[in-house]
Amino acid sequence: MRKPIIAGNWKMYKTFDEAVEFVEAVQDKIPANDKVDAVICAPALYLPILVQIQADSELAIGAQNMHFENEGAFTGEVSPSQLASVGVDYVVLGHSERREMFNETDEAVNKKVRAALNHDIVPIICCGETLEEREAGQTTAKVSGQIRAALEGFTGEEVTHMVIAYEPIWAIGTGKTATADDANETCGAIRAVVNELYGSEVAEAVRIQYGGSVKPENIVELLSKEHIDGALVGGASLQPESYLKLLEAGANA
Ligand SMILES: O=C[C@H](O)COP(=O)(O)O
Repeated sequence: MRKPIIAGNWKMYKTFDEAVEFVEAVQDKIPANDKVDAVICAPALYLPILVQIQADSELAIGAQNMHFENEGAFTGEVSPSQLASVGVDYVVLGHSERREMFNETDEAVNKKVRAALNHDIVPIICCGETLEEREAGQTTAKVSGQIRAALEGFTGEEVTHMVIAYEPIWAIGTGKTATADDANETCGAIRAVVNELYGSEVAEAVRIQYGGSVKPENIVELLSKEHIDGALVGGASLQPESYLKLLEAGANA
């Protein structure tokens, strides 16, 4: 039984005061972390203060991106060692918005995964297909290729410390969710890739989230599926009430 992981990805939303208010509102209500891993991936600017505020709670704080180098002349970037130095536990890597709008390549994602593990930051590695790719029957080929590229050069033991997030691009922020069976099928295809590369023990251990218009109303069914071990949630992670409902579903899955 894999422990569910529910990660909120706030994207570029919330002012500083709103971010602090959110964490103060949820921090005493997070289910025990032997039941569910609760993560909020916040804008980089707020990470140090959010890490400090939630220090005594079960909530973990994550970043939404990072560079793969530890330091250098990379104006505007945040490095893995900088994230580690403020106590960040997770980082979202290869989100489709970064791949599409900021030219993030499979090669860069692979380097970022290595950098995250070097700093004991858990990478949440995103993959997913466009609507055109889905309609052309290329979903499995697309996500398998992204995952093979992201995992290149890692050992099975290292892979067990990673989280994979399957997010069909056409379901992100659109209100359209993949059916639970379709999402499960693709998460199963990702697990099959891990099985082929590393064997059944690693494939059974690695956690695979679904993301794309996940809400309190649909998360229970998604989490009931064999290969879905959690959710990467945008819009529904912005309000404390709805985020806490998602965590409750995770704790009871
Ligand atoms: O990282 C989160 C995903 O992009 C999903 O966003 P959404 O829940 O707003 O569809």
